[in-house]
Amino acid sequence: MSTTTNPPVVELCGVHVVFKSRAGTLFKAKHVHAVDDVSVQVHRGQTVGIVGESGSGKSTMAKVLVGLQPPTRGEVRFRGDVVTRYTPAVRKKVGRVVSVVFQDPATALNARMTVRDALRDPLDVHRVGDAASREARVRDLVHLVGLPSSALEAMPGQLSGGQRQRVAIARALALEPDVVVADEPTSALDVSVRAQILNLLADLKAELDLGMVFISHDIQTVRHVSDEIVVMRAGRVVESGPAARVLDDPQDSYTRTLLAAAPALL
Ligand SMILES: Nc1ncnc2c1ncn2[C@@H]1O[C@H](COP(=O)(O)OP(=O)(O)OP(=O)(O)O)[C@@H](O)[C@H]1O
Repeated sequence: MSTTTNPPVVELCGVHVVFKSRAGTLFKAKHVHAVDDVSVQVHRGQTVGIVGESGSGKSTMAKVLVGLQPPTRGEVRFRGDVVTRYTPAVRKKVGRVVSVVFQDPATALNARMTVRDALRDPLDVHRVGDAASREARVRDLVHLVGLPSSALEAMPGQLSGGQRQRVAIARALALEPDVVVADEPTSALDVSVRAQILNLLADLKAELDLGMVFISHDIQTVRHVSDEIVVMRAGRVVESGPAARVLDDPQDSYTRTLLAAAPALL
């Protein structure tokens, strides 16, 4: 098992992301400071929970963590190397190290691809092994996420939301990343399957010694899976630290408000 003495797989150092405001609203500021001076480290074998209300910058931070969004200011390091150019080649390289699971598997998966093709696609793009080893890897992946081999022939539309999210998770694991960033991975699912997907992510993290970033607007969801918690508000980190400390002894009034407002446990 890795420890936090190893260098981080991905690290944000004083990252800012500023967008031009989206057109359409009167009296709005010209710019949105979506991420405002955020520093965070993600190691193998560790889950960082990022929690905050809608618009607090969580998804923008997720995009920075997976190399999809260049920072306006600050540094992003993957395995210690600072990323200075966000070219397609760099993104492809980063994609092998850090992968992402989005909120809605219905839009994350191509509706016209079978599960087999969806899982084989990243292996083809990255030219991993030969045809036989790719097929073997695809079979391993589908079992790893608790689906039967028969699911390989299915189209996404024939699966339940929970099964589709399992496929999206399997696809995220195809290239054996060091870190998986899960952006609200249970929010689009029926309440009845949310706990199953949370447990699956926790099991995979332990089995594969993955680093995980778990993003949610719901602090009660984050508490179940996180070793460290980062609380965000309006692009800023208001509080961070070991999950037990942040939850049992919150130092910031905003964290206390989130805890007080949180719905019942899953
Ligand atoms: N591409 C963009 N262009 C302009 N503004 C953007 C863009 N992406 C995000 N924003 C703005 O940046 C802020 C942070 O958005 P972000 O989606 O990161 O927050 P979030 O915490 O993930 O919220 P949600 O849970 O609603 O997705 C918001 O004010 C949003 O409107």
